[in-house]
Amino acid sequence: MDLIFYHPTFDAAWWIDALEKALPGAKVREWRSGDNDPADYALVWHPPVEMLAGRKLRAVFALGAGVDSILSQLQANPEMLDASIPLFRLEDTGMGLQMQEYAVSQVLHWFRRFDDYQALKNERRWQPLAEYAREDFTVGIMGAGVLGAKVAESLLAWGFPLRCWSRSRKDWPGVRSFAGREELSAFLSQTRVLINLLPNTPETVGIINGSLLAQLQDNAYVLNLARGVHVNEEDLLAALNGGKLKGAMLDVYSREPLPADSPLWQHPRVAMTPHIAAVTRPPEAIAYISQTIARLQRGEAVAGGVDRVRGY
Ligand SMILES: NC(=O)C1=CN([C@@H]2O[C@H](COP(=O)(O)OP(=O)(O)OC[C@H]3O[C@@H](n4cnc5c(N)ncnc54)[C@H](O)[C@@H]3O)[C@@H](O)[C@H]2O)C=CC1
Ligand SMILES: O=C(O)C(=O)CO
Repeated sequence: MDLIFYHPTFDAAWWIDALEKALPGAKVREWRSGDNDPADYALVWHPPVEMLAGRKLRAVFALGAGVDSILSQLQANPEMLDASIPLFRLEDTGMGLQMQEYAVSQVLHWFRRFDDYQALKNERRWQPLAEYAREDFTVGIMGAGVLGAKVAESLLAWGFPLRCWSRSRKDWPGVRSFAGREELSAFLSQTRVLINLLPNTPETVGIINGSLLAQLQDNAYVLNLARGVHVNEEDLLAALNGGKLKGAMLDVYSREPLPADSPLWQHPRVAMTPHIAAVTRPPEAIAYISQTIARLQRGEAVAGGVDRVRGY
């Protein structure tokens, strides 16, 4: 069994060694331009079209959770991957815990008014502020998938009122579920902290715009953990400057790296990280990929592949 590996930044030698240990008998090689030798499986992140085009693979594994970049490449180059070849992505594999850490720490930061205390500190002012009440701090999670579920679970443990919005209704204890465009306004109307964990699809691009932000509770907060293209950054800044939004924390941006002249850098109520909310954890990713390959090799059905038409 032959595997080809391509990642623009990962240490290929380390991955090849770990994969060969996890899949005894497998031969893993780093794919380089011009390599047209046969392979059974491909493990990729931002792969060149040439790597996959025309190959008879048993499956492709994306080395991350989001498959938007590979699907957009596929749309432009349909010959890149035959529709019969299953595409898998990383489902949690350690990213859920990272998203929990990020979301819990930021929601608590806003809830305990550490942003306000930081601003007071900058002015050398000693001033206790009124506490916020949990019942006024409903957290709304857009995108109730693998990562949204983990984030909901962790915030529930901290006692925040929780709601989620997704395509289909969820039956999660303690979480009010809203489904479909027709329930989006109702979802937003009681949301004080909006957490985005949607996939990037044609239906979700630009979804966090002025009209959506206007429907949130006053003094709302936005935490974008998914993709930059979900947020209209001009509208976000307008909502911050107009007083509708009290703060935003962004991990992802419409252009990455964020250009030096973006007004987001300087905004006092925007906190930022450089797309690190949840990174691929190699041991967990390799365990998932090797177990899935072993099942495919045994001819077992494997659920959870990417639906290319749906886009995630
Ligand atoms: N910032 C970072 O470091 C990372 C960001 N991500 C992003 O997080 C996203 C979510 O990951 P998972 O939870 O694993 O995805 P998932 O596929 O398990 O969940 C997606 C959820 O979004 C909902 N959804 C999709 N389209 C919708 C629509 N049009 N309207 C309403 N709901 C819709 C689905 O119903 C589902 O509940 C990834 O696609 C990726 O872009 C993932 C990992 C790291
Ligand atoms: O896995 C993903 O989709 C990521 O964004 C990793 O940073």
